[in-house]
Amino acid sequence: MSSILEPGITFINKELKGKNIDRIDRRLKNLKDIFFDKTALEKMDPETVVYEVESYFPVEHDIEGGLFYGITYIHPGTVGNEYFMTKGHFHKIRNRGEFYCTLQGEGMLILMDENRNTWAEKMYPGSIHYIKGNTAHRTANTGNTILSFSAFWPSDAGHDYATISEQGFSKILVQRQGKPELISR
Ligand SMILES: O=P(O)(O)OC[C@H]1O[C@](O)(CO)[C@@H](O)[C@@H]1O
Ligand SMILES: [Fe+2]
Repeated sequence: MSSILEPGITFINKELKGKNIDRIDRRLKNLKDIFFDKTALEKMDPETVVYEVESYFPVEHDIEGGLFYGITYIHPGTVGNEYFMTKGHFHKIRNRGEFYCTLQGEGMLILMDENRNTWAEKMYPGSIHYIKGNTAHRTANTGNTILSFSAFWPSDAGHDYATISEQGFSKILVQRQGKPELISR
């Protein structure tokens, strides 16, 4: 499977040189918990790449005071009528916030507070999203091209994936008559 994360870096400053730059992809086989329509999922190739992330970790994980940076590329596609999307997470240190800035494509940022109230914000090139602490976040590609966005988050934030993989978000984003719609599960 070819990756869009071919070395694309044009410049990094000395603070990043020799530091950890990580590239991962997440495929359907890694995302079994998150999609609603399991019958549709079973009919698809488990090796299908849903999204890729390039992350820059200039300091150790869980160290207070640093910042991490990443670019996420979500491929276009659906599982049943649910858009390709990220796993989604709360931060392990719940009150840590994050910025997302959309670079290309169309999408929705799905947000859920700790009382399970879920809402969504439209993502388009140039849109800036401040995700406040205590808020789970997931992004979905609602267009026909790659959705890419940059993210900036505190180095001690960590990821709590378990809460979302066990309980999900209270709403899912589906395609209805060609348009995204956030509906209760
Ligand atoms: O971590 P997930 O839920 O797979 O989503 C990927 C995105 O979220 C981050 O983990 C940051 O919160 C980034 O690495 C990336 O932008
Ligand atoms: Fe995050």
